[in-house]
Amino acid sequence: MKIALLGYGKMGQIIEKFALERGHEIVLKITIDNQEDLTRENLKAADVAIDFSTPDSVLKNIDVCFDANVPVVVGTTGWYGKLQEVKDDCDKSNNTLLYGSNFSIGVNLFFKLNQTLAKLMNNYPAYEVQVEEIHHTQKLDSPSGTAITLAEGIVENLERKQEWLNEVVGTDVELFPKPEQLLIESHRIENIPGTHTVIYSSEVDEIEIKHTAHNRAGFALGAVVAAEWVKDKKGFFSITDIFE
Ligand SMILES: NC(=O)C1=CN([C@@H]2O[C@H](COP(=O)(O)OP(=O)(O)OC[C@H]3O[C@@H](n4cnc5c(N)ncnc54)[C@H](OP(=O)(O)O)[C@@H]3O)[C@@H](O)[C@H]2O)C=CC1
Ligand SMILES: O=C(O)C1=N[C@H](C(=O)O)C[C@H](O)C1
Repeated sequence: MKIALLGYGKMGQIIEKFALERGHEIVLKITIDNQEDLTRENLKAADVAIDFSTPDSVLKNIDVCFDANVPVVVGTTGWYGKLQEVKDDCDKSNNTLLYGSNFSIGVNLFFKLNQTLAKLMNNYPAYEVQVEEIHHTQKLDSPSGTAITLAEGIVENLERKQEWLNEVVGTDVELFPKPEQLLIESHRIENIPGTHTVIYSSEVDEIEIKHTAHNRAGFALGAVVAAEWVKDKKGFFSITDIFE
């Protein structure tokens, strides 16, 4: 498979390593310095594009992929508010996009566990729920895409929560969520690849489910497997479609 890497930072470089190990070829690498090379013509050399770039560049990158009719796997986070618009564009233009807020197997199991636990908790109103995420200090977006997926999983399954809101710990803004609002707390600490915790707390006890990434390998391998899976398909997909 011929792959275009849109974004060649911490993730792009590990994705390259896994892609080469699995017998694929990298035909294009785009960073901030050569972004003008991301053209419809250059993309045509690729069977699939994998975007791990930035919240500011991802939408433009997706547009060029759609223009070239090249399937694109998107791991970049920080553009959640535009997801529905992009899905509509993808369907209208008969293109292919697979989005995952997190490509690791462990987190995708964790997503399922989170939904099941949220459903169970409908019978136990004494428990208040909160999501916490910890990431390295270079991370550009808050809350993390994974934390948003967890929060959406709770809002969809736990009747007493209607929406989520985000507090970045260490800034001056302190939030006081209403009972129907789910708090996502974001922490930024040097060198943390990604830790997510869902906490149910009552006056008498606490239940925590937690996923800790030890490194970025799980995300990167998952992205390559997703590219292999989606390459010959049409439409808008999510990482959960692969696990189902
Ligand atoms: N879904 C998942 O499983 C995971 C998602 N992520 C997400 O992936 C994204 C990238 O993460 P990470 O690799 O750690 O970030 P990095 O900052 O290490 O890398 C970002 C890359 O994007 C490049 N870039 C900047 N502007 C553009 C542009 N206009 N076009 C193309 N590339 C551009 C940067 O170029 P330059 O090097 O020149 O600055 C850099 O190579 C983030 O949104 C992060 O949240 C991360 C891990 C897992
Ligand atoms: O920026 C990161 O590093 C990560 N981003 C993703 C997210 O926003 O959830 C996935 C992972 O947690 C690492």
